[in-house]
Amino acid sequence: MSFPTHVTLYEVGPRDGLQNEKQTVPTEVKVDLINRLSAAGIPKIEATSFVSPKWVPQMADNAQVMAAISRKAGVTYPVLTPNMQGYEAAVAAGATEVAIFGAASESFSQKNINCSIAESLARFEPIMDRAKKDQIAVRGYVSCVVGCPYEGWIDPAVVADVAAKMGDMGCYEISLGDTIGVGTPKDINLMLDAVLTKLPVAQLALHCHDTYGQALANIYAGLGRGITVIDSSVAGLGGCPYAKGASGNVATEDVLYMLDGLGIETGVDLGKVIAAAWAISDFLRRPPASKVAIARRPQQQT
Ligand SMILES: CC(C)(COP(=O)([O-])OP(=O)([O-])OC[C@H]1O[C@@H](n2cnc3c(N)ncnc32)[C@H](O)[C@@H]1OP(=O)([O-])[O-])[C@@H](O)C(=O)NCCC(=O)NCCSC(=O)C[C@@](C)(O)CC(=O)[O-]
Repeated sequence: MSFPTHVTLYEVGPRDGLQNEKQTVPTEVKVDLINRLSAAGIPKIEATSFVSPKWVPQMADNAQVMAAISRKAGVTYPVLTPNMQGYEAAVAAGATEVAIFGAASESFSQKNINCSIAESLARFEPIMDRAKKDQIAVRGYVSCVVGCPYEGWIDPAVVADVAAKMGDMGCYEISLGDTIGVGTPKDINLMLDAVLTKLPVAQLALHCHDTYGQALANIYAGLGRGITVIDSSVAGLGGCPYAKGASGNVATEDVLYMLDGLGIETGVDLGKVIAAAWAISDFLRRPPASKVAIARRPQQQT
């Protein structure tokens, strides 16, 4: 199997990770986390989401987070935008990249964004038009690319269809989300077989939750198919509020350890990511959900 020489880590901890926390995480704690991650060399950090605060209260301080982060040159801070209202608020808050998020499952789409897959794609169209005029880059997420918490296994052909529609709309990248982490490398390969008939591998990212401990194996499979963008969450934070029982994304430090070991360059400092993982975990009063952070707890927090 041949692997890419460089991988871009797309950090989702401050958004995907923290959106599901029961306790309120103060804005300054989120900002400190984001600044630590940028200092570690992570080039893309999903900072927050501009969604309804009634649906996801933890992200209600989105504009304050965007205003307070220290923007590091070369780092992008994308945010989630489900509709025009979110898009306009995100751009007003200084976002230069946004992400629209759809699903390959009708039930998940309804639970997550209160509309069907077709309605969601129609809702994204005006965002794409405006973003083009504003020169704002748009990423697209497809959730439930292997399994759905409400519908079970998902047909790879449906995943490919939704991904292709988002690609045709103008999303520069499509992140394929195993939202509930049920996939094994075989499932990921079958799903990629379908998606790669419609989109080039350079336009794809993998977004693996680690509910069944399969995320690293799935990412390894994706790397073998030529995927060069991997989503991950520092300390393995998170879970989706509309996917009960789903655990966090694969931990950034676990992915990074594997990539370092494979000789794949990322430009990210593992020690600094581990320190960031412990800082947020200490705040949350629980250990990181990451093997690497546990194995390498720094002696002193910085
Ligand atoms: C999409 C909506 C808004 C539809 O929700 P809705 O209730 O159908 O929206 P609506 O247009 O009827 O508006 C209802 C109210 O919400 C407000 N509203 C409407 N839009 C916004 C906005 N953007 N920002 C702030 N407020 C908003 C709007 O102003 C109004 O306020 P009211 O008049 O009642 O006071 C809602 O369902 C929602 O916010 N959903 C977001 C759910 C979410 O964030 N889920 C987690 C992220 S997805 C994920 O984690 C998966 C991913 C991406 O990581 C990949 C993977 O793992 O699979």
